[in-house]
Amino acid sequence: MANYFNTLPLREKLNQLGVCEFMDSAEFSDGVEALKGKKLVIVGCGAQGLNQGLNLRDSGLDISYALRKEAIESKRDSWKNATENNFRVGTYEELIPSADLVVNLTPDKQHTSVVNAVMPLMKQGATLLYSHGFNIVEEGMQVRKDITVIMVAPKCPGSEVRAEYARGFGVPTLIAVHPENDPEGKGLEQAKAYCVGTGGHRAGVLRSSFVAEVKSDLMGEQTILCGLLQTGSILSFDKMIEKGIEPGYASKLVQYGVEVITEALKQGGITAMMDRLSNVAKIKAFELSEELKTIMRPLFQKHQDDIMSGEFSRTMMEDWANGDEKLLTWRAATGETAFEKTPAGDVKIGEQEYFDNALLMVAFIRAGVELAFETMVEAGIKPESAYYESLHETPLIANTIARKKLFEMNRVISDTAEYGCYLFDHACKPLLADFMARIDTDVIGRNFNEGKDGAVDNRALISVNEVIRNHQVEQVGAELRKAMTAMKAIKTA
Ligand SMILES: NC(=O)C1=CN([C@@H]2O[C@H](COP(=O)(O)OP(=O)(O)OC[C@H]3O[C@@H](n4cnc5c(N)ncnc54)[C@H](OP(=O)(O)O)[C@@H]3O)[C@@H](O)[C@H]2O)C=CC1
Ligand SMILES: CC[C@](O)(C(C)=O)C(=O)O
Ligand SMILES: [Mg+2]
Ligand SMILES: [Mg+2]
Repeated sequence: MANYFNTLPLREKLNQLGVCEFMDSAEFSDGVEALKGKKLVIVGCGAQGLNQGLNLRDSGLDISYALRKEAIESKRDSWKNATENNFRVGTYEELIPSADLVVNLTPDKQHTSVVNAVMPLMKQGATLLYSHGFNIVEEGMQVRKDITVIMVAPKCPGSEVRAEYARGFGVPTLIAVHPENDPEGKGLEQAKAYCVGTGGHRAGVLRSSFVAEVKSDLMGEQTILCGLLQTGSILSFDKMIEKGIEPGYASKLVQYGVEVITEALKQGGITAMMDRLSNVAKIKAFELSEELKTIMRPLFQKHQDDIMSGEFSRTMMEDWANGDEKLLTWRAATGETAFEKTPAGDVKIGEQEYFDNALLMVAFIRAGVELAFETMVEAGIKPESAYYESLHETPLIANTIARKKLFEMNRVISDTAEYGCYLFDHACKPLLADFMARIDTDVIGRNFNEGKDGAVDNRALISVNEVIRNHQVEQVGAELRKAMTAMKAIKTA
């Protein structure tokens, strides 16, 4: 199998990368009709599998789980997830032949073997669904020509797919039909219905392509969503400890700070997040984030270049072949960091204090969101897709950190995202060494406003506000958020 994207002529590469159409809510007026009464069989019951299945069942669809024989026999977590939630569970042989829609929600590195195992069992004219296009785009999986291949990719961790649905909202979702596999022309209607079943249509749906989803998803997860949240959290915590801030306070400020700060981002973009700061603090956070953008831009560009060329997937697949050696080493190291091992203290931190005492984290988040967005758009990814993949998803990942720190984030995200996150983190920390050497507790750990009279130069403030508000991520975000009328505020720590 060859990298599908790399086999395409340039014209077709650009064509597929540019597929991005915001779908009007009227396009979902048929609800789940196209899948009503059909048998949906989900392969795998992990982060996405369980949570998508719960939403789909609550939306009135017929869901069961096909698991590996050994998972059933040894009652593994996947079996427990499914049976404790009263789903029907069976082997591939028992469930796949009668499935109208087979949903592949196993880890990306297993996709080739899973698809090769289920494909011969699938009935003529059935549909195969993915939530990430890696197998099709980066590995060039060839699917039987009578099978329809679609993608419904929630831009969010599985846990939040469920949590947002339970709040009466949903998560932005990319849907696509693989151009090589739509023999009956039914792919789009089925993808739309599935998306309604997961609640995605309430938050915003882009009609995308497998290619556009993969090249944007990998970039978001490696940089702002996971990589930079990991790097920024660890560096912020370590700096506070180095400077004598009480460890329990430092731990809590970072663990819950990412959630509180990014909640403002989700509701009103970078503007709302920066507006939570006093004028004097906003100017300082702006200066820090500009400096961070200059330092980190080449790294963001390298990640995007390697994703586009296939170099990233080639090297990650080498690690798969090597028993996940790098992934497992990095995973173990994250479990041992001082941040991970220091419990959040029993101290009260007021909502505003998370902003005033953590300017550095605000700066990391502005820099990371804008850089990820800018780099994706420069590479040909459409702004709407880049917005979902940078700004909107950051708070949803932050929710996982608030639950149980970075270990939880890395547990909940896909193995593919986890690998990219560590790759970024290991390259980014050395780049930021000089910058961090100049950082003190006025911007992380203590209230930046303390001892200042709040005076600012009006012209400086006006120009900072203009730069923030006129960024393309703000303009696109303001439009996309108009469709998010059902968005609910999250009660933060
Ligand atoms: N994690 C996330 O939040 C997101 C994931 N995605 C995509 O969703 C898909 C699923 O990812 P995710 O939910 O993280 O996966 P998980 O790692 O959570 O899923 C593991 C599930 O797959 C099963 N599984 C593992 N290995 C195999 C195998 N060789 N054969 C059959 N089943 C296997 C496991 O069952 P058992 O080992 O017990 O047999 C378990 O049920 C991926 O394509 C990912 O990119 C998209 C958006 C976000
Ligand atoms: C951010 C990582 C992700 O792409 C996701 C949760 O959307 C993943 O692969 O887990
Ligand atoms: Mg994603
Ligand atoms: Mg991903």
